[in-house]
Amino acid sequence: MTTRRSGLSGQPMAIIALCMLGVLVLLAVLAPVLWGEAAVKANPDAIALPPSAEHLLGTDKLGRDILLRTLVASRLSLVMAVAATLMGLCAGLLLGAVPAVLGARAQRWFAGVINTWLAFPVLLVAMLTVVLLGTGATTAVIALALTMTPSFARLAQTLSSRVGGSEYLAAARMLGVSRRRQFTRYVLPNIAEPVIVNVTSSIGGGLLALSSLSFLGVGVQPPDFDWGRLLSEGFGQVYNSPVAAIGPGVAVVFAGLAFSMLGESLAGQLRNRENRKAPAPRRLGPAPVAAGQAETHQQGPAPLLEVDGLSVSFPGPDGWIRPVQDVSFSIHPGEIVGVVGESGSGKSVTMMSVAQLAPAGAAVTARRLRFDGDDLTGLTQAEAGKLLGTRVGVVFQDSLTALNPALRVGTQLAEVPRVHLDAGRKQAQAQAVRALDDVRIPEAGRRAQQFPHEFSGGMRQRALIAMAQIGSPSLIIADEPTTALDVTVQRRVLALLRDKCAESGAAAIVVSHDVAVLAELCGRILVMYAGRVVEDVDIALLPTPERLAHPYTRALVASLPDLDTDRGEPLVTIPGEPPDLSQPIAGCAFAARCAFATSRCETETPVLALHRHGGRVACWHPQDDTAGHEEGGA
Ligand SMILES: Nc1ncnc2c1ncn2[C@@H]1O[C@H](COP(=O)(O)OP(=O)(O)OP(=O)(O)O)[C@@H](O)[C@H]1O
Repeated sequence: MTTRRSGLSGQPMAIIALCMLGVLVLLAVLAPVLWGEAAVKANPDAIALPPSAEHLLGTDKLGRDILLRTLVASRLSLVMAVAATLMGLCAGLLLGAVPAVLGARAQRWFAGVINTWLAFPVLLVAMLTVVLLGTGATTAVIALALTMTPSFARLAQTLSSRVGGSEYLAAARMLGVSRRRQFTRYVLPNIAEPVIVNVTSSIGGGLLALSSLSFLGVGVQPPDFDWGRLLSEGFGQVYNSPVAAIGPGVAVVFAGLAFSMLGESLAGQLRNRENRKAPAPRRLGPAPVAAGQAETHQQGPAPLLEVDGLSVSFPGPDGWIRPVQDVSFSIHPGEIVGVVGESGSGKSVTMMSVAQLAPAGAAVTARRLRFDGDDLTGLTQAEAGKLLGTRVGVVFQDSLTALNPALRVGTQLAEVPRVHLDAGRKQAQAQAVRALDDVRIPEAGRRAQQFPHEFSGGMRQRALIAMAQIGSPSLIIADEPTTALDVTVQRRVLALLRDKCAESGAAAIVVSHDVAVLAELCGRILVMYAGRVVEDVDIALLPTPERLAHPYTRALVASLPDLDTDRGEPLVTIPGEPPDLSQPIAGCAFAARCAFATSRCETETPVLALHRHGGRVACWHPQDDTAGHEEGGA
């Protein structure tokens, strides 16, 4: 708000518009009080007089001063325009923005309503309203509101679809924030600015439309009068006193200009904002499901998280794109597991699907998905998300988009105790400050009152860890929690995550494309390639690459520079490109880039199987002990 005001104060057009609006508001407040009586009282001695020093715009057929009537009419004209715009805005927000928190089906349904409404010509809607409700000021306001509703709805729909797909709204859903709060605290504040710009310009347009309705005789009816009504009366005496129509005409143009100029100035402030669009959903056949049967679990303590045969598909132009296929793994209480792989290998989509935060449009299937004794298979994302509640905490990759820019950091953290622990406002706020203090944010009390943009990247990331921790989850999913940070801050954030897990006994899954990051943090890593887990291996084996089994894991580790790397030599890279996931892949997806591939690799997909190094490998030719694996493995 402050930024906008200081920005506007530097724009001459905005200053002029604000002055003009100030004059209009003063007139609307004072004119009816000062001249209300004179403007309506007939004066038989001054009928239809031309302009004079006493009556600057002359008088009407009943001897009333036209200038005074024009000034007094400013209240009704402005109130009607503002009322109609606000009614249209409220209806538009209900239709366009509320569905953002209701889910994909509601969004589609409401989009249909808006499209149909937009297809009706504005004039037809206005006339229909007048026919149904009769003429009058109220009818004119309702008619105008009805014509404004679909355009507000379309604007709100476009803007809120961005917020609907944001990580901070996903995080709020995850925390169980009610839909009403999601709407009022997450959607509305983030679409407010462009909506306000539109509302401002619409009031100007509304004034013109209402004046036209009154001018045509279907708006304000005598003895009431607005500028349109006065314009119509002025036209009646245009041959005797042409000035009679000029006063109200100038008033309409003056007010319309003031609102339009203000709207234009506000729009100028927002013009550089990024404008992304959500892709349109498509209809396809059923999503692909991983074949096979659920693995019965091995002996030992029960895992906290059990994932078997997880597949995620997205609708693409030529059918389903399958970025995650038949992924199986389990995590035990207190364990920290890393997930590594090249960009696009499906790490984030896999883990977000486990957290029930798969992107909109994703079809998620699994043979088994169990968390802490609860079976999530077959539940909808909303049902499973509810079941997980605060038991899973998520640290998102981009701390700037994962935090609501319109809310203070402390308020966002306080949502969890407020929603899940029924804590009062003060108690929740105190808990939020403690959580920030816990992740070593200095002056936590003061910082809790700040907005995300006032935090440094490292502090925001720590605030996200505090947010993921505040509900005491038994599993934390961290999606590239340190990618955007420099090496020193990165180390501190990772150490913090490790300490927090050790303190609380929580397990963690940490997604990264950097094996070195994971080596510092995890006990085990899952290596992903083209949407599949190709190796599940103890981190202790990383320093001895000859004990790693999958050629891809070896290549990944070999591509890591260390202190012994010859700086004169180019860094080792993995030749070739990952496959196109929108096309079916026959055999091993890594075969085209693998030096050990045989004809079998090109036709048969290797199965992830227990391996002699204590982990699991999906490869027909594991490199640590080829013969041993080929006999007993897959
Ligand atoms: N909403 C979506 N719609 C369609 N495809 C998607 C969507 N989200 C992700 N994908 C696709 O899924 C694949 C895997 O994406 P994912 O983000 O999981 O990769 P990643 O391994 O985490 O990569 P990075 O390290 O770059 O984050 C990518 O090819 C991506 O294009």
